[in-house]
Amino acid sequence: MAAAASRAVLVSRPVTFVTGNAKKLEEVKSILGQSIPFQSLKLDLPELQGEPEEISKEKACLAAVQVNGPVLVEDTCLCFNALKGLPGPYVKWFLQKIGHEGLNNLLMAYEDKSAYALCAFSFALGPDVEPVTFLGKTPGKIVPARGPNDFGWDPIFQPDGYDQTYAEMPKEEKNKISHRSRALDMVKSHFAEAGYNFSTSN
Ligand SMILES: O=c1[nH]c(=O)c2ncn([C@@H]3O[C@H](COP(=O)(O)OP(=O)(O)OP(=O)(O)O)[C@@H](O)[C@H]3O)c2[nH]1
Ligand SMILES: [Mg+2]
Repeated sequence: MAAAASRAVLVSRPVTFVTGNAKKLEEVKSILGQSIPFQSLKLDLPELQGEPEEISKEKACLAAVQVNGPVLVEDTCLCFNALKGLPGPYVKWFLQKIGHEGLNNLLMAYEDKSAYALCAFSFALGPDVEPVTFLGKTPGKIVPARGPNDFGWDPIFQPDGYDQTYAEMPKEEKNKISHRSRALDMVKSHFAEAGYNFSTSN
């Protein structure tokens, strides 16, 4: 405690979590609780093509310019092992165009239905500061849709070791093992190690 306090880094602005996705925000709020105070900003940032880490970093740079202060962003991927990681960061567009059934059909020709959910959080202290990225991964498999259809591809992703899809699981259960909570665990550790002390008002 004393060690962390002695190297506290005072930051005069609050952290802003920037996302256009209300469901992500709901989960981030519930996972972080009071551990990292943050405010949110609904912005649909343009996204580069490329590797998840790079997409996430670039989102953080764009967000930091918009906010002109410390920002947290994330990019989420759903990666099929038989397709060498695709659709990956492009799952949003696949989901919009071909839906849960189409995503299942992509794997029709393959016996391997294994997949992983990947979350890449990036944090930047401000514009012109290189973002740091934290990856959280949950392995599982792609199944025909089961459960409520209120968040993305949750109904077709069944995490390893569970009989339920993400959508069928109680929210608290998903939040214990999800790609998002694993990445946020690393964000929390990073904040604790850096000793950040963010102002909670502008
Ligand atoms: O079933 C799900 N369980 C999840 O835990 C989850 N997290 C994200 N998603 C969906 O996967 C795509 C990621 O794209 P994405 O990271 O670019 O997000 P986004 O564009 O919606 O928001 P943002 O980029 O403004 O933050 C979008 O279709 C999201 O709805 C999820 N679906
Ligand atoms: Mg997006």
